[in-house]
Amino acid sequence: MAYCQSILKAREYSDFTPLMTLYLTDTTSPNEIKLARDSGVVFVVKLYPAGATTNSQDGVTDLFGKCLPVLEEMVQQIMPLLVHGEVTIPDVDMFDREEVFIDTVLSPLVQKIPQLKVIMEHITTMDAVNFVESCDKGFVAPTRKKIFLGTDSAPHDRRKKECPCGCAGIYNSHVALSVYAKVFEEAGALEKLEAFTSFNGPDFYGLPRNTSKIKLIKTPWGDIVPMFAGETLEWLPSHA
Ligand SMILES: NC(=O)N[C@@H](CC(=O)O)C(=O)O
Repeated sequence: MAYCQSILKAREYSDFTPLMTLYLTDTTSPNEIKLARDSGVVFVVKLYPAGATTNSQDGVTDLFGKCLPVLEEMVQQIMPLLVHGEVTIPDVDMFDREEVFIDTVLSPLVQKIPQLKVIMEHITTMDAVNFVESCDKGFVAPTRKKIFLGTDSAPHDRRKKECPCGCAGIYNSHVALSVYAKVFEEAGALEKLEAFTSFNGPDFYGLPRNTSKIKLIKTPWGDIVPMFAGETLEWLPSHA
């Protein structure tokens, strides 16, 4: 709730509403889910397999062994589960980790608790697309409408990106819409961009669609270099 307040205080140019996320751990209790719902600010729960990505060290080690009562409570409280879909088994090649996660965790999950609303974040493989499309329950919306925009935007230090086990997210918020438009245009599917960007997400979550609008104009732009790009800074601002 404090984090939500600090976001609300910091937002300067927009009236967006932050939908807060609860970080699921092995020790999250069903009662915590109730408290989260009662807080009025927490809207979803995020599942990180422990160690899979940035700041996931406190994530879940055994979803079915440790979290089933919590997942059942989430159904009661109508709280969706956001999923970082990747196993952390060292022997599994990094390009197969999403597929193995689907087979060993996600598929059993939607069978065990079909009423749970699940969002598979930043899907990367055709296996994930096929899986999402094959789900009637959990992923409630009908085919095509259940795939929607999520940028996975994350500003990582260059040394954490360009290394043998680089952080995954890329810093893309400022160009995300332009890049999506380019990709949709190249696929001959520009008419689907608006639903992907603005309708499918809120419809899936059961939230009202935004009424404010953005217009995309086809004109070259973007020759921007942020100040001190590529250089090392000497002072690190942090919360006092
Ligand atoms: N693909 C990812 O692993 N994304 C990260 C964000 C990040 O890279 O920090 C996430 O939290 O989902």
